Amino acid sequence: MIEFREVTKQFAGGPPVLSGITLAVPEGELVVLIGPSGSGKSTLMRLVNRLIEPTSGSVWVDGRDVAEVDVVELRRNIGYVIQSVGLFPHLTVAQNVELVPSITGVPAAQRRRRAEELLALMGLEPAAYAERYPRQLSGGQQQRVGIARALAADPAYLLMDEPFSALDPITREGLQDQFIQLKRDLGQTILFVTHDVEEAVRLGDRICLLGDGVIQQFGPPDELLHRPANGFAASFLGDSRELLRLVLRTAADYMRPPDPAARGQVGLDWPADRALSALLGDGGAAMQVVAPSGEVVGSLRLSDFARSPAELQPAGPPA
Ligand SMILES: Nc1ncnc2c1ncn2[C@@H]1O[C@H](COP(=O)(O)OP(=O)(O)OP(=O)(O)O)[C@@H](O)[C@H]1O
Repeated sequence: MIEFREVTKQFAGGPPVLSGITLAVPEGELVVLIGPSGSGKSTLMRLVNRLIEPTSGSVWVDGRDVAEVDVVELRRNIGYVIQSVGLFPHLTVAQNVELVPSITGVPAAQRRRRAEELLALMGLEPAAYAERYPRQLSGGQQQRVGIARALAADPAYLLMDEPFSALDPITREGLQDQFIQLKRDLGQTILFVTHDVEEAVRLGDRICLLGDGVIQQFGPPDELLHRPANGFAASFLGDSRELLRLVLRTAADYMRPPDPAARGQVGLDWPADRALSALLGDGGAAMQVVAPSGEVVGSLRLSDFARSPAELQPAGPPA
């Protein structure tokens, strides 16, 4: 668990950036920090691995006040991924991923095996990529290597500061999907900064909205979308709320019985926003909804997405 207790941060000469922040990131969950530019998201994150120190209050990781923990030991246990991955250009992909384990004395064969596992997990076939240099990779591939590198030390905690924001929308969405899967498999406790509400809703078990130095709202994505706590939350999420609700639902939530006239197919378990985009791409005609077994189980038309959220069951909070 990562815990902020009454944390205040003021940089010399400036007004407080954060005022009395109390927040817990539960074990194994991904909490997203969102908020306007300058609201202190990165500042709050950097307090965890002591890139900066709080003016008052304390930060606790794994039941220990980080101020009492040796910085090197602390950072070994906390992976850190930032927007510009900062791979070492003169090291190969595998050497980049193995860097920390090689410093901490993990035997060569063992760390190579782990690096290859992680590259494969991130969708980079080791045989094709391990010996390449960063300049021989696309931006999205470099970002994957950056994530593999952060995971190579098997940290229990991950801090991710806008890790996907430099990528084009398609690469970003692919990486988000892969990351959701990875998170299920590895079970790290993750604090994630983004300025993109859609990304927050897609990835977050809970979302913490920062503004004016305080927490404006903290809760599961569905709660932020359905019940903004105040005017700040309502206006920050703005007009996109209706559309964002789709991200939390699947084609199954909107489908009607099978329609023999339907062309094209969408998956039963597709996020509803993706099903809608497939439908629009197909000219808006009715499409079949297909279960993983291949059986046609329903159909979808554009008008199905216009159903009021009140007619749908709210998506549940995280278990
Ligand atoms: N080292 C520093 N010295 C002085 N001021 C700082 C420092 N780091 C951050 N700030 C100020 O603190 C405020 C919050 O910055 P921070 O980077 O945490 O915001 P953010 O919410 O992550 O913003 P963005 O979405 O634009 O990245 C800003 O006004 C910034 O100028």
